[in-house]
Order: sequence, then structure tokens, then C-alpha cells
Amino acid sequence: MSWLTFFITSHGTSHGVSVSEILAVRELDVDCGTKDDGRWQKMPQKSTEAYPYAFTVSYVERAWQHRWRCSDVTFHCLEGALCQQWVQTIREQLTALTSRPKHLLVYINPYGGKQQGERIYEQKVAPLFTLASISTHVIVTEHANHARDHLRTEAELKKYDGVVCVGGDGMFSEMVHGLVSRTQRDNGVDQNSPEEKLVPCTLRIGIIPAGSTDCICYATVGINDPVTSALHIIVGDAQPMDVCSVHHNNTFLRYSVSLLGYGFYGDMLADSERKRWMGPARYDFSGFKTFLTHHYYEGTVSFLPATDILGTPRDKTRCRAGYVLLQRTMGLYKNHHHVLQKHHPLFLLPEYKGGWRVIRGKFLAINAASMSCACPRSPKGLSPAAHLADGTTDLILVRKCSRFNFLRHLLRHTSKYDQFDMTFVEVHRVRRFRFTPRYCQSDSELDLRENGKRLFSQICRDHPACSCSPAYSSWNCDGEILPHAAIEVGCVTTPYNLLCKYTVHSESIQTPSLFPHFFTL
Ligand SMILES: CCCCCCCCCCCCC/C=C/[C@@H](O)[C@H](COP(=O)(O)O)NC(C)=O
Ligand SMILES: Nc1ncnc2c1ncn2[C@@H]1O[C@H](COP(=O)(O)OP(=O)(O)O)[C@@H](O)[C@H]1O
Ligand SMILES: [Ca+2]
Repeated sequence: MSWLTFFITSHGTSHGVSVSEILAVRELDVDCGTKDDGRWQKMPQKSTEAYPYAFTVSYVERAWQHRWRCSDVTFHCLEGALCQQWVQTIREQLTALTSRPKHLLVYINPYGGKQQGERIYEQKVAPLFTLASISTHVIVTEHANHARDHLRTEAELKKYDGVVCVGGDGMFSEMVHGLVSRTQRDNGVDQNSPEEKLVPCTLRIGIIPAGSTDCICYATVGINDPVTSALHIIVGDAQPMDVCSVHHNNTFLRYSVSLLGYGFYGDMLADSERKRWMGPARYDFSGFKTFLTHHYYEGTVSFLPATDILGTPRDKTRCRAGYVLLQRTMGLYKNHHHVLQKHHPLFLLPEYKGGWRVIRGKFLAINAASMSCACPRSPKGLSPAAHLADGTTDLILVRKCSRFNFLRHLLRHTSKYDQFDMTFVEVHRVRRFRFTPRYCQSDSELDLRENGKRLFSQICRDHPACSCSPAYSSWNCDGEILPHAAIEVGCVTTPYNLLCKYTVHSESIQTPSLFPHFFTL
């Protein structure tokens, strides 16, 4: 990392800016007389008239709580040639940073969150891209899956260094589906086979948060702030992440990168989609309602524990991304963790010891968190110690319990207390899992659900005193509804290049894996 240090001679202090954090440099026209001194001076506004040449450096300033802001510093000088030399040198250094994007394809979801996507992009993000000389092609989506289908079939991807979505987790999911599906098709990979290895795609995806929960953004950057995300994109930050593929009867259904939730989160999402007019507050309303209905679901969860990894979902350490190390060991890429790096470098071998485990029961919630799932509602997230790119997902099983206990469990997501330390909750770090509901879902029921109709199955006979508990929930897959109850999930890391970098300034136990923002899938 090279640093430019500007000596502020007037005060005898220095001001250092890392080249990797410079966004732009521009010469200023200062129209005045000359003096033959030749040293750079950062001057108070009044005395700048004496210095006819100046240039301004825009750079990343770290503000509070993981926020990044763009700051300017102007340097004045007496000699034009020296001024130009500085500007040219800085430009050359910036050009040498190959991880920075120059051409971006941007999709804006005008419908997500508070429906402010276009305004957020135009007012907060576009000026920064222009400042950083990034050219963009902007598409405002006209309907759901517009971006996904455009990416999958039409978009001329060769022209771009990355794609950016302006929206929530659903919009990010569209990007993932468009790009990953296209890459598999181009490489002859059959998505319907759960065993097939996914070919990673080379384009990176950036998110500008403009959705309702923005969990993928929050869990990776540490905050859901459009300016911070734009700056991470400009400086070329990258973070590989896990992608889970979801299948049903050897048919590909979807990919998931954050949460797959059955029961509580599935029901809450299904209810909230009908209340979109409420905006992001719909989740509070539907969350409360779902909590009161207190439905449980019977079924069998089978999973393949990740025995070869160090670290568990109960770790007190957080996935802090001071730096990210990708290790390639016999085909397994493993991401970071300070403890791992210190004590077990390069010894992470994939083992499938122990085989599958099977758990049968009545569950209020079955959640698979491939990342912490931190969001403003729960700054530590559903699985605070989950890692961003280790090829595993944290499977959380919440068994039937009283409303009071379930409330205690939910509330612990918002406090320092351990949400897993309860008798009815268990958590496993897994490579694959499968869920089969106790009662088989008929094709006609599935059809009805797929067409958006709600149908409570009649099969209630085994629920004691039950007149309303349905046999099936649906899966919440990164905020999108998946009507199939029986699914099979495999988690793979699809890392690519080693673009990860960046020093994270501060952290606390409350703030989980915070990190960059331009994903490599
Ligand atoms: C009664 C007290 C309730 C306190 C509950 C605190 C638990 C909060 C944990 C939230 C975890 C959310 C995981 C995020 C999922 C997103 O992918 C999804 C979609 O996000 P989007 O709306 O597209 O930005 N949002 C939801 C709420 O399902
Ligand atoms: N132009 C559009 N009109 C309607 N729906 C859209 C449009 N563009 C995208 N979508 C869909 O909107 C849904 C919500 O988007 P998302 O970005 O997740 O916002 P939110 O966080 O509010 O849920 C997703 O299912 C996405 O596919
Ligand atoms: Ca959504």
C-alpha cells in the first residue's frame, strides 16, 4: 500500500492519505500572483490568494460506526509544473490500482424499501461514481426479475467490471441468480444436479442499500448506508461469499446467500408481502402477528456437519475482517479468521467424517444462516459467529416451546445474551442439509402455493387440540418466498480472486462481520 504524505508546512504537521483510499484528484484554478517558494502548503482560505496553483484530493474518510464519507483536501503551491507533477503522479498511482472498477452496469429497483431507489442513486451515488471517473449504464427495472433475466440472457457483460444493484436483499438475489445461472449455462454445468460443483462467476456485484432489511449489505459492510457502499465499490473492495443452492426432487429452485428460514421467518415473510404498502414496517407488523400465531411444523432435518472446520457457531469471536485470507487446500478455499491463521495455517482439509445426522421434531423455526444476517433490527444477527466464505451454513433449530420462551429467544437477538443458550435451541455448522415435512406436500398444493394462493393443509389430525396449525410453512430465501417445504441445500464457497483487503478500524462484540462490499461470487 503506498501512501502519499502531504506535509503541511505552515503547522509543521503532516497529513497522510493512502493511495488506495484516494477517490479522485483535480487541479484547481487559482488566479493570483506568484512567489518563488515551491513547497506545498495547506492554507487557510484567506491566504490562498498568494498561491496560484492548487489541487484537490478527494479521499475516503472513516466516520462513525463503519460509515465512510468522501472528504476533500486542497493543497496550494507557487509552481505550476510541480502542481501538475503531483496531479499526474497521483493519477498514475490510481490507474495502477487494477482492482478498481471503471465501467459498471447498474440496476435500480424503484419498488423496494421506501421506494427511494432512484433518488438514492441519483443524489448520493451517481455523483461519487462521476467523481471517480466510473462510467455507468443504468437500468431502472420495470418488473420483478427484469434484472435477473437481463443479466442471464442479454447483458453484454464483457463491457463491465462489475454490476451494482440498488435495492434490498431481493435485488441482490436477482443479481446472483442472473450471473450465477449464466455462468453455469456457459460452462455446461447442470444446475438441477445438487452434486454438481458451481463454476464461480468473474463479475463482482455491489449493493447500494435501498431495501427493507438490507441484511446482506449490513452483514458485510457493518452498516446500511448508500454512500459507504458506493465508496467501497469505488475503491474496489471485494468479499467472497458462500452461495447455497436449493433443490427439490433434483430440480433446482434457488440460490441463497444469507437466510433460509422455515417456520417463523417463512410465515412472517409470506404475511408481510401482502402488506408491502406499509414499507419496511411490514416486518414488525407481520413479525408480531406471526409470533402470536405460534405455529410449529413437524418434519425431519438431516444435515452433514462441517467437521473439517475450526470454529463453531457458538464462538465468541466475530468474523472480523481485518484482512481476509483465502487458502487453497485441496480444492477447499477457506476464508480468514485470526485464530485459524495463527494456529492452523493451510491445514484445512475437507473431511466428511461422521456422516449425516438426522433430527426429527416439531419446530417453530428452522434457519440456515450463511452469514451473520446482521441488520439494523439485530446488529449481531441470527448467527453472530457465521463466516462469510467458508463453505458452510449455520443451521439453527428452534423446537416447539412456549410463547414466552420463544419471545425470550427472539429478544436475545437484540441484546448481548446468547440466543443459542436455551434448551429448545440448537445450532450446527453444516455443509449440506435437507428438510422433509412430516406430511408429503402434494403437487396440487404446491401449484396453488406457487400461484400465490394460500392454502392451509387439512392434515391437522395429529396436532393435539389443533384447529389451525398448518402442516407446511414456506421457506424465506433471502427475503423471497419459496413455496416448497421439502428442500435439499448444499453450501459452496465460490471465491475467485484475492481482491480482499482493507483495514477495519473499530469493532465491538455487538457488531458482527463487517466488511467490504463488492462481492466476488
Ligand atoms: C418480537 C421481537 C422480535 C425481535 C426479532 C429480532 C430478530 C431479527 C433477526 C432478523 C434477521 C433477518 C434476516 C434477513 C433476511 C432478509 O433477507 C429478508 C429480506 O430483506 P429485504 O426486505 O429484501 O431487504 N428480510 C426478512 C425480514 O426476512
Ligand atoms: N420494477 C419492479 N417492480 C416490481 N418489483 C420489482 C421491480 N424490480 C424488482 N422487483 C422485485 O421487488 C422485490 C423486492 O425487492 P427488494 O430489493 O428485496 O426490496 P425490499 O427490501 O423492500 O424487499 C423483489 O422480489 C424484486 O425481485
Ligand atoms: Ca425483499
